[in-house]
Amino acid sequence: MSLRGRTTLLAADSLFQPAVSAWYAHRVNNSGGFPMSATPNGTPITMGSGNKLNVPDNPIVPFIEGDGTGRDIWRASVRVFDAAVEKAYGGKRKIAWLEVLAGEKAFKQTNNWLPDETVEAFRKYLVGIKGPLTTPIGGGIRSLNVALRQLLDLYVCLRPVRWFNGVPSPVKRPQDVDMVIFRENTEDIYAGIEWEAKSPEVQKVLSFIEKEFPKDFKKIRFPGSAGIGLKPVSEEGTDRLVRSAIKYALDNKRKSVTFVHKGNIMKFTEGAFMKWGYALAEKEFGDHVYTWGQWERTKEAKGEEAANAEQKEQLAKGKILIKDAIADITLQQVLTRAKEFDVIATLNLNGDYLSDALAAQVGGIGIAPGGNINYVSGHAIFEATHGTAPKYADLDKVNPGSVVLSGEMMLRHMGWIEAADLIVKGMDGAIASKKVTYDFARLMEGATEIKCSEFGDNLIAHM
Ligand SMILES: NC(=O)C1=CN([C@@H]2O[C@H](COP(=O)(O)OP(=O)(O)OC[C@H]3O[C@@H](n4cnc5c(N)ncnc54)[C@H](OP(=O)(O)O)[C@@H]3O)[C@@H](O)[C@H]2O)C=CC1
Ligand SMILES: O=C(O)CCC(=O)C(=O)O
Ligand SMILES: [Mg+2]
Repeated sequence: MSLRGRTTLLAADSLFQPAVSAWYAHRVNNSGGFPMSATPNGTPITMGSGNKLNVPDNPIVPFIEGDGTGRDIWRASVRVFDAAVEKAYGGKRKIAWLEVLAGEKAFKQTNNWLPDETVEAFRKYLVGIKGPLTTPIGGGIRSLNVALRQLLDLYVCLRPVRWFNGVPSPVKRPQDVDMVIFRENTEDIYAGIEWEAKSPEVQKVLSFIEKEFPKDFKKIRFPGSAGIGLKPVSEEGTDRLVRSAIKYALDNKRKSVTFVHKGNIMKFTEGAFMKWGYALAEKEFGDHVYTWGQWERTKEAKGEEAANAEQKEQLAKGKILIKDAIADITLQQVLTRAKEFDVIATLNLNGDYLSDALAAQVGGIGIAPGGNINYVSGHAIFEATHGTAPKYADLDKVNPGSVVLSGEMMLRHMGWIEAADLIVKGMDGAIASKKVTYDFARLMEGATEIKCSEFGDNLIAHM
């Protein structure tokens, strides 16, 4: 497989600060390594008609073990996945795992943080799973996690947040938390377009703003020492995210979709996200939804009482309520009025903050799964919400629950519902047994702390 070409350039451009990108390009163009294990016996998953996956009985599924705690977690999780599939299908179905490299392991073996082979494997085999990867702060490589999402155009970051009976929680009614976050995954300030303070690049950008937009330039308080970042938010990007969220709400008989935004301050990015979201909901799902936009129009024409009556009547018909909330108050209300939130559609950074905050309510980041999905191309990479938690690396200590449940989402996405259900059953049983990892044990009365690997065993025993 060639290491040159479009993907390489994209990866190099998006991952690295200018200072190291030349070095990176040199490395890539001169590397002859094969940062992938031999392809196992299996068959690729393909995209069928109507955006439905064709999943063979022995699909090749690429995985990245991950940095830090990723190693321990992957070892425990893969045994859970194999046991669930074996138990559900009695040997008729089996995943052919293909290890692909990224992060520290890739760099050690190939001098390349994200080899093209890895991206190509996810491209070819469509559905994969990954552990967390480290991103340095304030310099160095750009996020490999974000790069994978961008390179494969995985525009939805899907993060369901639900409570498992018995999991310790800091809130009084964790059972009220049943939310599904649709986080836009390819735009916003996460696009990684920013220039370092005092660099030649930032000076070019500042000169341009000064010349073309002198009024706006005056709003930059300290131009001499300001770093500058761009926040692209488009109508197309909003539409495909909102479409996925509403479709999910309809398919799963949810009650509402809330657009979470900071549109009062960032009017043409976050505010536009809200406006485009309402427009798409009414245009594409008009018969199935009732929007706060409609409520506003009825209120203007006929008064508030009439608008309330209309909303009540439309929701009684089973329509989904499409509403919005400003991001800061949302962070309070998901705690104080959890029942009012169901499916949430939001931009990249808001979704990042919200998913960690919500995870806390249902037992923490150790049990918060996710998937990065392109519903049109079929590409998907499932991954935990948490990071590499480096202080616990190789201690066989942390909760593998987030990756295990990300695998559960992956199996469900593949249509292997029986295996996915067994994982949920195993998780329920393992928690009820009160033999849990440190994060649960420290908050659970009468619990016994067990290792990451032992929690995997416990889960299998309860399937
Ligand atoms: N998608 C990805 O690959 C992501 C990568 N990252 C990267 O990970 C690195 C570390 O990030 P950091 O901000 O420390 O966040 P982490 O999520 O890695 O860890 C923060 C804290 O969360 C708790 N935690 C994390 N994982 C688990 C687990 N499996 N079981 C139980 N508790 C857990 C621990 O809490 P306690 O101390 O209370 O025990 C830990 O100290 C950074 O480089 C960051 O960029 C971050 C997020 C996502
Ligand atoms: O890529 C990273 O290092 C962090 C990403 C992150 O926090 C997330 O996607 O939730
Ligand atoms: Mg995050």
